[in-house]
Amino acid sequence: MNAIAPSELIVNKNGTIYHLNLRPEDIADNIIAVGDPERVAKVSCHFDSIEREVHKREFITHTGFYKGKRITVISTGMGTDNIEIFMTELDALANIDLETRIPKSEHKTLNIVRIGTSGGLQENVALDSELASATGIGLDTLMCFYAFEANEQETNIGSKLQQDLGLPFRPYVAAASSELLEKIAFDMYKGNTLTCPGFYAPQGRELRLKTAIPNLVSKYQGFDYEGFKMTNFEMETAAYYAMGRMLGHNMLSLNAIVAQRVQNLFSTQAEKVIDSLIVKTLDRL
Ligand SMILES: O=P(O)(O)O[C@H]1O[C@H](CO)[C@@H](O)[C@H]1O
Ligand SMILES: O=c1cc[nH]c(=O)[nH]1
Repeated sequence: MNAIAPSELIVNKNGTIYHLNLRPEDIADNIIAVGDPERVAKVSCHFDSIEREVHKREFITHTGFYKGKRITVISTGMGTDNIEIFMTELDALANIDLETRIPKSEHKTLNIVRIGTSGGLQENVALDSELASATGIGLDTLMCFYAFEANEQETNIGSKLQQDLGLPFRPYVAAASSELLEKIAFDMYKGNTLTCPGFYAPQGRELRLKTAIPNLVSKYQGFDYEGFKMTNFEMETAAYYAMGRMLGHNMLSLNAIVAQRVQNLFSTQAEKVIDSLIVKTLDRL
């Protein structure tokens, strides 16, 4: 196998990977991903010890031990474009020899759990509740650029959503790791999470600008493909699930429901719900 060119696999002078600024030994096999850089310390404050702290752009990493388990927490910032970089570079740290620039013969599977905030779309997705994404539906175009393979049900869901919204591309659909769902989210509500390419118009919010698709939130709420409905929306889950499937990692996205789009409410205690998800994940991972 040929070595991957320096323009494709970019290794910094100190041996770290380009954006994450990490060496292979800096990451654990169990990873918690958070959007907000300030949320990293809210996870690592529970660690018994921290062995490594690294910072570049929005990617802040703390690796340490929690009750004898080695865990890494990394912030990603917002949006699926960041998740593409995050997943690709994390996988490179685990599965490519950065010195020879050749993929390793043995594949390492990482467990990656996102803990983030989200908006509830249905009456039964209560404000300040915890929701585990069984499925992610991507309204962004990231998978138009990958040879992503979907099964028949996933393709049909994407096609129906494309039709309902009148989009020029087919949304993609991918599932969580059933192993992580059972291990970490066994007592949480399971939902289908819509990943939007923005917080305002793609989530039907109008401040001064009007949205191009009328009644967008109602369209999301009323979407039904043979009983498959959408429960909540945010900005990263589908990209995690699709990248995880292609790269061979176990993925789970956990959501604190901080906005409710049936009652039009926004949470005043988001941090409490996030902290509950953090402690459950640390104990169960
Ligand atoms: O709380 P985080 O993890 O950032 O997740 C959600 O919050 C951000 C928008 O406010 C988006 O990133 C969305 O996915
Ligand atoms: O409504 C919401 C709340 C959190 N994050 C989102 O992306 N949307």
